[in-house]
Amino acid sequence: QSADTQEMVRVLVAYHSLSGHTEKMADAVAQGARAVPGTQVILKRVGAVTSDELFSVDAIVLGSPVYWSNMAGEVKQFIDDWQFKFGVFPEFKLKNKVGAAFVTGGQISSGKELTMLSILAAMLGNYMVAVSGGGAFGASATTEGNSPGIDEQELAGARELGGRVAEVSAALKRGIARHESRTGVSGP
Ligand SMILES: Cc1cc2nc3c(=O)[nH]c(=O)nc-3n(C[C@H](O)[C@H](O)[C@H](O)COP(=O)(O)O)c2cc1C
Repeated sequence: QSADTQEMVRVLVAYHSLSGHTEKMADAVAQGARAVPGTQVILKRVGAVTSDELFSVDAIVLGSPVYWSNMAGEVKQFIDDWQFKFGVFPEFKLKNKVGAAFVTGGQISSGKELTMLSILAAMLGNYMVAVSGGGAFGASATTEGNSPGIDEQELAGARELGGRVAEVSAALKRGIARHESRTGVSGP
């Protein structure tokens, strides 16, 4: 790896989407992250993420449609696969990666915040560093009823989340590198 590549911050934006709304938000999160200089983005459906990708990135931003006030089964499967397929435990292999969430839901008050918190809870359980942006718990959009589709304000929230994830990841990466060179101990 060149020095340049080592300096780059790598952000994985992984999502599930059946009718395209969450995918649109994922594109905007990726766009926001790419706008921060020195950031590389991997944008993928949850089922397509490889072990190399999961472990090489500095941040994981996870997006889901709200299904019955919680995340879609595909997203939960991906999180469970952190252990079943990728074996993160007992070493806590995702420790100190930045984590964030975004969601879309049909109705205004029908589980979006709960879903983001469920995703963040799984990240915290993996000793990841949870960040918000584009909203108190992450970026979200209402897609049905009198607010169909994704509007510009919702896309702006998604871009804001992507940007914040990239910036916090860069700061954390630099801080951890300094800590390791000072103490010889890996990670805090
Ligand atoms: C099985 C199922 C359950 C759903 N449950 C909720 C719900 O509890 N709350 C909500 O706001 N929307 C709910 N929705 C609506 C979706 O969250 C919404 O249409 C979402 O934007 C779809 O995302 P996608 O286009 O990325 O597939 C549900 C949809 C399905 C198919």
